[in-house]
Amino acid sequence: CAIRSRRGAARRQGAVSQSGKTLALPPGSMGWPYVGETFQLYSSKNPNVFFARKQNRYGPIFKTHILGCPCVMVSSPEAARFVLVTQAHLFKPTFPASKERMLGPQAIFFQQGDYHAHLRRLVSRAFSPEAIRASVPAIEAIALRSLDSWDGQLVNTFQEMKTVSDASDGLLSSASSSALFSALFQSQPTVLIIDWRLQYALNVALLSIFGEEEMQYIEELKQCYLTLEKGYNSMPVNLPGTLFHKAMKARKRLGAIVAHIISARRERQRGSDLLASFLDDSEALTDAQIADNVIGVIFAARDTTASVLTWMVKFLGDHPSVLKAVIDEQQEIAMSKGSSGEPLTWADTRRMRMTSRVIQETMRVASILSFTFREAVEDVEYQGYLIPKGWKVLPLFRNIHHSPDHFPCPEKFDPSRFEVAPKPNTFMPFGNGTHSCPGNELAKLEMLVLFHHLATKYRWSTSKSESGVQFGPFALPINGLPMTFTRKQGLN
Ligand code: HEM
Repeated sequence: CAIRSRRGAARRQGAVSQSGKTLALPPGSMGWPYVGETFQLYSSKNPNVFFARKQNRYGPIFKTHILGCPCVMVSSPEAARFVLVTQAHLFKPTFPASKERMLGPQAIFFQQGDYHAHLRRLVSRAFSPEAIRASVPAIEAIALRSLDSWDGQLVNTFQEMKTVSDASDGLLSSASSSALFSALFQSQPTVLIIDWRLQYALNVALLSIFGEEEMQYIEELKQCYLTLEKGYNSMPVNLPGTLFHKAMKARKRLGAIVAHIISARRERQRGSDLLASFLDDSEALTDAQIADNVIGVIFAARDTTASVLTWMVKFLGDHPSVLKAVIDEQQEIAMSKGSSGEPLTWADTRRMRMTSRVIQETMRVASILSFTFREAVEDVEYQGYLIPKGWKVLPLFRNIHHSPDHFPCPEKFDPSRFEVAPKPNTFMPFGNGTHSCPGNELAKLEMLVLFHHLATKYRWSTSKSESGVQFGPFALPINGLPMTFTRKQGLN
């Protein structure tokens, strides 16, 4: 017992690993007892400012302590690869329990090992280029319908919801990863966005999950999903009247709708969408596992794609010469289709090289997911440092994307830098390794299809917005980007 307590004391100073080896903790400061460096994080308003300051002071691996969670943050491509790829088994995904309950505890994000590998195979095959290439016409139809409905209107409504959980709530709550999550994602007012990008991204996600035939349930499904989302960032208090309670009710109803769709689908021929992949007899997933993963994929697909679309519109508006190059590229493709306006094909989207580079550069500069979370499942040694078991580990994607060592003049928006492939592990907008994004090809495809029609048929103007970034939880231009689309004259 005495040995254990001596070892415990030494471990708190960061000197001895569980195996008894003497190792130092990474450099950095742990701040005040319990509150750690939470106030420094909050006073910087934008977590990226805090991360950059720390990196400048301590280098690419440093320790800190936020809301009861000791953390190691890493900002070099090598360290991110170590955590996410080569030693991924030593770092498990970590989410607050309330978020797991809301999305569904059997969803892919929260898993490791065999069950994760199984789900991943099913999701990846439904979103592989071979599987999604046939959906170009259906995605195009969604894009055209959306653009038609936005014509001439101010189509963006960012509604600010009350910040239900703020810094002090977090501080007073438990010393848990839930508090850490809140601190990093909820420090700004939570933003509920009901706008064109979200509608488009949601409709494409539903198409890729259910195909084109389940439309009779889709409206109710969307409503329940929106209620779920409103409660996602709320305080996890399950009492009647709270957002959390409403969200949990909506989650239950969503499960029932998905169960209904599953039983109808089991009766008849299956398609090539995600649901078909999950329902494959040989895969033996339960209805509850399928429902958790369907809801999880909607969650993963919607706000991410919508945020990137928002930044793309902003950066193109700010860089007229890049916008012109995109319009020229898309017009050339439109002209090659002849006057009959044949539908777009997968091959057309492969010719959109300039637009693809704009997407890449948008994802680099905006880095809408600035970091991800893991937790060390045992003591880990990295470059002579100890990462103790139970500590949170945050690979900082944005710091890597904004390093002048990998991207000269990193703050400059310059799509031409992607004419040459980036150095390995320096560009990770879709993550890296075991949990990297299986929807990345679909996300890029839907952005290309939308921009084809936007660039060739529409003009858009954005009303003045302040410069700056807000997190809700993904990085967005502050106050949103209210826009008006107008069809170019002479086009029908
Ligand atoms: C531009 C849009 C998108 C971005 C930037 C993005 C980014 C990411 C990132 C960074 C991760 C890894 C998170 C981590 O390692 O902790 C991830 C995971 C995931 N993404 Fe995406 N994503 C996008 C769109 C989509 C779409 C359209 C889908 C599905 C249709 C999707 C489905 C998923 C799923 C299921 C995971 C979890 C994978 C796992 O845990 O194994 N994402 N995404």
